[in-house]
Amino acid sequence: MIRFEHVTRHYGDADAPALSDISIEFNRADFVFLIGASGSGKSSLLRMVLRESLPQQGKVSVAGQNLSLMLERRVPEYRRSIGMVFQDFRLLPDKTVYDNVAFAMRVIGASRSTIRKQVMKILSRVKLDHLAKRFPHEISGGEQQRAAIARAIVNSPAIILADEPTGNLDPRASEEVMKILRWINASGTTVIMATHDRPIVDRMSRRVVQLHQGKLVRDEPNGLYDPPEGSEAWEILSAEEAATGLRASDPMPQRTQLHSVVAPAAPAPGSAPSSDAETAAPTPQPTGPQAPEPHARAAEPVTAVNHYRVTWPQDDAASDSASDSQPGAGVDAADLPQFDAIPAAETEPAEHTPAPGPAASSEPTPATESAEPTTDPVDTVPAAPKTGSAPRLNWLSHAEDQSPPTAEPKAEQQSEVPRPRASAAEATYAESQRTAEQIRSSKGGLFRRSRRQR
Ligand SMILES: Nc1ncnc2c1ncn2[C@@H]1O[C@H](COP(=O)(O)OP(=O)(O)OP(=O)(O)O)[C@@H](O)[C@H]1O
Repeated sequence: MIRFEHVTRHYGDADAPALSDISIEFNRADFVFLIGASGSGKSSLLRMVLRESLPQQGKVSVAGQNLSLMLERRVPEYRRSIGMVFQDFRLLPDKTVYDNVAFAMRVIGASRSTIRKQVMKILSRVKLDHLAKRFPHEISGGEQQRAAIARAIVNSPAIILADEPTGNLDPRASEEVMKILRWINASGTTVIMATHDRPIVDRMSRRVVQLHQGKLVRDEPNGLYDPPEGSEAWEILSAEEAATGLRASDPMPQRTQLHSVVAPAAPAPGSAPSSDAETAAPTPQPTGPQAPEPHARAAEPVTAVNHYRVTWPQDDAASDSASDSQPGAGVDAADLPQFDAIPAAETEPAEHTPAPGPAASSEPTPATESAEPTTDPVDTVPAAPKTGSAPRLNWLSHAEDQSPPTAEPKAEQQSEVPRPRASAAEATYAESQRTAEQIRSSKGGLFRRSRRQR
């Protein structure tokens, strides 16, 4: 679904590239931890998926669409299929929790009743419904991050990019956040999370991608934060942590299975058992009833590779179905967010006036085609059409970039039922639903089908 092919990116006149010859793939329903020292390129990689930054060499494609060739007017629609979560939450301070989440739906023109229903449903899922009328400064950091995640997921994105979402949280709040991200992932959403949080990575036992000075040095399914001892990636991490004064190596929790990162055909992410049980204790515990069976980490050395590329099945549909078995593992189905998006039948003629939630707010007007996305000047890439010196993308002030949409197959089918006199906002919403679904299905190109459908 997301493919990096020999991607290199320099910023300005820096000698060292932020990303250097990165080749990697992420599939539907992957849960990926991006780790590496500060400055290793984690955020740069996320920004490329978001198409906030473009490669100077190589190619980044999502659902078959080369992001460098994506038309600028398609970018907002594309970005609405991605939910962003940041370390510093980035909630709108003058809006209530409800309005922060509702905002993401208003900008795509959802109807008032749909917004109310969906926002309260999502707030309830993240256990914030009782705080819907509070402002960000009236709730805790953990609650703010849950509100930020609610905003990111309210339109059911195909991809969640989380940049150190637990960086400002205590372990308990972090655990709550991770629980929500697991729920989202269990619904089929790809989650890529940059983090320095060793206990969380170790507890989750998901795919771990390690960067070092812009290079990919490890890609390990069901990995721990620490690479296998003795591997080149382990040497790198140890040296980095020694240099920064952080611990070089803590006692590692044991686990049952080791996947070599240099295997020519790594298993699809869904094919490996996950020890990420929702039943795990609320705080990280390397041992205990939930811990995997003691098993020494395999002694085989793992080679650090820059050109390494995971050999996932070429057919995304096949890998999708393979990975479908994993996401729900250990998750109580009753607790899963029901990302049924907004049934088309419920979609009312879009509001062009602000929709008051529990607390009134001033609202932006729905996104329009004229509100082009912006690209950081530093990221202007010659090959990209129409990139320029526009101001830096601001997720909070730029309505066009604010929200990711999505659709479950059911919603997509419904949206194909002809309905008379669909408003522009409805059409925008339906289009963005299709985009998310196309990213999920990942075959036939990102916008090909939507063009035919129009
Ligand atoms: N806009 C920019 N302009 C110039 N250099 C940049 C820019 N953004 C990132 N860099 C540089 O690119 C390299 C990779 O930065 P990046 O933010 O991707 O690292 P990171 O792994 O996310 O770090 P951290 O863990 O501290 O967030 C660093 O050397 C950084 O200084």
